Amino acid sequence: MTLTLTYSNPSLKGTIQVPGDKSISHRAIMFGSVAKGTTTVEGFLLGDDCLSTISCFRKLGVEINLDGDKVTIVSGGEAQWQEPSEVLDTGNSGTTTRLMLGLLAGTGFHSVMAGDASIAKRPMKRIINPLRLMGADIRGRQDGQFTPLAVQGTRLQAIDYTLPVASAQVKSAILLAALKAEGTTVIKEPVPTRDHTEIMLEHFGASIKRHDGTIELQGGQQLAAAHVSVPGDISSAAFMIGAALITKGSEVKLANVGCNPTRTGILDVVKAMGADVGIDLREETGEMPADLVIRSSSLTATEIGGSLIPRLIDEIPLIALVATQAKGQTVIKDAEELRVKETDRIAAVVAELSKMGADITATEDGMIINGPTPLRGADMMTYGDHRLGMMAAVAALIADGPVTIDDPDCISVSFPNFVEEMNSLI
Ligand SMILES: O=C(O)C1=C[C@@H](OP(=O)(O)O)[C@@H](O)[C@H](O)C1
Ligand SMILES: C=C(OP(=O)(O)O)C(=O)O
Repeated sequence: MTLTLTYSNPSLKGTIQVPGDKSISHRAIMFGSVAKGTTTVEGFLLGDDCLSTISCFRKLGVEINLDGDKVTIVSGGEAQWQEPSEVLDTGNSGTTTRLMLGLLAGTGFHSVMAGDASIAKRPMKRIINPLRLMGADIRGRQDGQFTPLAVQGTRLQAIDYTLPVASAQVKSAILLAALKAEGTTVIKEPVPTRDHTEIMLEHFGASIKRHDGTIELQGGQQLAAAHVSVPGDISSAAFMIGAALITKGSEVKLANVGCNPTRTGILDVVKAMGADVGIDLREETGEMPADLVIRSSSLTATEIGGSLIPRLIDEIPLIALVATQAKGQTVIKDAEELRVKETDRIAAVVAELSKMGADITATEDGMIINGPTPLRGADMMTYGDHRLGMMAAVAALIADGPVTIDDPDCISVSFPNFVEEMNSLI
């Protein structure tokens, strides 16, 4: 079913509690399933991707109970997981598919993983290559490049590995496999990526060494069940930040948003563009939850590239939209990873914002946007990508004419009720 949004110059005012962080919610289920005992989670994201992770671990025999955004995981530990008799369905979730590979590689059983049509196109060799160096037995289409993937669990050896792509999913899959491997795994990360796995390893009692872009983890460590408090997702907050910035007379408070510095590229970028952003940290360590206050601002263009990219990779569709309202030329480069997300986000963002009248051009590794440009109503496609769906909904706030979104349901992958929450601020 399509959704048509029509607004006339709205101002956004009020407070939003954005849903739990998707990356941390996935990891809480995974770590709680590996650890022996009862893990409790609060603030869990009830988005489709994280529900896929729960369903996969239930198929391994882990008891997982949901009560609103609270989750209880009762596990006998990884050694008690059972061989799944069904395919593990990872839905639309790259994080579930890739991190679970690292966990399944070191079990004593066989398993098969598959997801939706988008997952079937996403590259898996980046995970399988290092896992094979550890001794993993994983097969898939095109020598393991694509799902469905069959994993025959086996004994693993530690590796010393330099990440060829700046990817937290690759790093995390290796770290999860390293827990079961013989020896000490060393990962070198040329560009820092989100470090939720490292933080959670320590939180569940593992000892991990981190220095100058190198991570060391000794195999054979047992995790202890823990309590995880999931902060709001800054990648979801980004759409509310963008909405407040580009509408006139807005002031929006976003409560308890995770501001781990490996994720706050969006704040750095909008501040560089002249945004009025207040950041009030609740905690100064770990995932660093903070309250944010965003006010409408007049924006100027900026350049985005290099080590900033992994710190805002999922926010680029929103940043492109915001840049259409900024004075001057915004250049986004070094973001070729966008081509292998839920869809080719460079092609999709450029095609969809162009329909609305934006001055935006695709480059091989990013895009160039000239602004400010008034946007007009259009029929927008999501390509089944939640971030494209939210970009279209935020664009509708300032469009001259109705915006129709072809598949609004895909937004529930990361932000169920996004449109309702945004409308509640008007
Ligand atoms: O580790 C994670 O939770 C994620 C890492 C990023 O992917 P890559 O590791 O492919 O960059 C990000 O785009 C994804 O939404 C979540
Ligand atoms: C790329 C994303 O997620 P995943 O890789 O888990 O599908 C995303 O949420 O934007």
